[in-house]
Amino acid sequence: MTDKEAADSALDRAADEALALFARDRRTGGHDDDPVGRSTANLPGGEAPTAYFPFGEMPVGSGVVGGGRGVTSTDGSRGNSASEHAYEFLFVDDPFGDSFNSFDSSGKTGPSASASSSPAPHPPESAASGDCPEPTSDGAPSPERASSPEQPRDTSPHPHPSLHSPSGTATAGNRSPRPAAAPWPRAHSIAARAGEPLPAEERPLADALGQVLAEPLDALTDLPSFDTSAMDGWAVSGPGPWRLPPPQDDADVLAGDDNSGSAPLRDGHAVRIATGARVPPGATAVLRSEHGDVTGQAELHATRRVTHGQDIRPRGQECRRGDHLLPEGMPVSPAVAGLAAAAGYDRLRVTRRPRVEVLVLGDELLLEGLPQGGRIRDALGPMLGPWLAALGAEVTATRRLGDDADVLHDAVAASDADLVLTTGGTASGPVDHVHPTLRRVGAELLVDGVAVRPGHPMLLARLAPGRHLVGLPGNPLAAVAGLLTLAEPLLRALSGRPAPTRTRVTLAEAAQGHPTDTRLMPVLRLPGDRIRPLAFHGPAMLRGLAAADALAVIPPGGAAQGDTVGLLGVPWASAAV
Ligand SMILES: Nc1nc2c(c(=O)[nH]1)N[C@H]1C(S)=C(S)[C@@H](COP(=O)(O)OP(=O)(O)OC[C@H]3O[C@@H](n4cnc5c(N)ncnc54)[C@H](O)[C@@H]3O)O[C@H]1N2
Ligand code: MOO
Repeated sequence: MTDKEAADSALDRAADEALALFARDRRTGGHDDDPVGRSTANLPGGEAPTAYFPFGEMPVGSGVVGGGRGVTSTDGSRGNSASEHAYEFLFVDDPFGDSFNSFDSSGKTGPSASASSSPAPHPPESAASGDCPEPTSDGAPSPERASSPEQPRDTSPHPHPSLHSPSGTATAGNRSPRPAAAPWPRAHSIAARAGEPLPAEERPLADALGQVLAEPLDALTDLPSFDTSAMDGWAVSGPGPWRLPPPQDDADVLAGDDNSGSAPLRDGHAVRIATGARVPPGATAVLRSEHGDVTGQAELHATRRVTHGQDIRPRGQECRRGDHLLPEGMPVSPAVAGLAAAAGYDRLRVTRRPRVEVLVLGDELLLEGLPQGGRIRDALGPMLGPWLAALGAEVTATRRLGDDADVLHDAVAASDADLVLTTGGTASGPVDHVHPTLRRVGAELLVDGVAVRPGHPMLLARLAPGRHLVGLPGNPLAAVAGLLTLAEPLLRALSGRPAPTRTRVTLAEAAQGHPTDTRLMPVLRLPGDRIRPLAFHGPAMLRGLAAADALAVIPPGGAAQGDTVGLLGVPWASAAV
């Protein structure tokens, strides 16, 4: 075997290993430390995950720089410097595991571990934020609660007693005892498993970005498709010196020239050639322009040794026609689109984007100007469309419906979206119409309330086979919590996107938790896989979120400085959205 063949074969092996790893991760859900066991133990029915893998969520450099943003952390200190923040990854989470709430860096499990190791100071803005009602009669976790975080009691003042069956799902018409709010990891997991990848479609290459390959990408051609000059210089034949054609022959070989039918370059002859040009038949090497001297007699002399095949990229070096380049399930990144184009594709077969219709509820909402007369600006309409698009959805409409039960019913009944997303109206106020509407349309509630702050009243319902509704609470940060808890994993499942790599980070300072519920808290990323909670994280606030580059999943009871917690990524931390 020649050196080149040995190198090629090593590359082939590396590629095969990468693809094998990819395939294995698809099978195991990417949890190579625990492929199916623990990660499925908390899932309904205990089914193994099938279509999730982490490859598409490799760390992504962040475009966000923390310095100079005027960010205040919960301890009142300013945001980290640009240099501290220079190297960042997209933080992602595990839609199947219960790991967010059950493990900390000390190896202890459950809220007792973090709560006992260091009481987290309560940030003043949280106390003053109008946070969701905390449990009153049993506000502090009981000893049993503290040691069994996976089965929290229902401490929620849940306003909709009628909708659940004991199994945790129900048709909206049932009248059964009040359901427990789902623990956050379970709600997240249910949403991740509620949908199947949508049917495949063919898309022009440029439109397929962000979608997922519905079939393997096989090379339609050899790459390169001809022996190619890797440098500007001369194509030479045999040992030098070489004779050059007279200038008037205009014999230069340029990229794009079709010289396949030209006479072979004879031994002892050379011709000028450009990078990317097809090497003429008979050429044995390319001599770089800086490594040759031309004498007055049109004779070319090499100034250093020329080896056979030098600076020629042989046909098929990267792949042969029919080679398996990428597996099904790979997200179409800009690099995938580039490879597909190089390999001859005009269109790609990808999983269809989920169609999402956003229904913004609330008579109090203004679309422009200053809040006035008891009315406020709609903060969710402008936020959700781009966020959903960044999650791979096609937002068909964002409609402002006010607070009218019939209008909402008609909109939900008429929608053909894969996912209807409502904002507001999930609680029990006089004009909160989401639950009654779900009853009217005969929806099946999969999640009705989640033990998470903010975002407690969020819900997930199946409207019809393959069609869902996610009800986001009206408080803006609560809506974001619902988006990340229920809509994001569902959209991921519908679009066939891989589950993100489980990532845990270390708290640079303590994070105040809820006694019994998970808390989602805007944070700043710091070097060394550390995070710092941000101030202004009350349910009605967006100030902390707007400065954040992830949300931390703080377990019930809070987390101490040095504890590890899970993170939920936000799209703007990894791309210019
Ligand atoms: N008696 C109870 N009251 C409330 C409970 C409860 O359990 N019992 N839960 C509270 C929690 S927690 C939340 S969160 C909210 C959820 O309320 P809804 O989903 O019904 O939302 P609304 O009442 O329509 O609005 C709540 C709040 O958010 C403002 N809002 C609504 N939409 C927008 C928007 N697009 N942009 C900006 N702000 C918006 C709205 O004006 C309200 O201030 O319920 C608690 N109540
Ligand atoms: O106010 Mo509530 O905490 O669910 O967002």
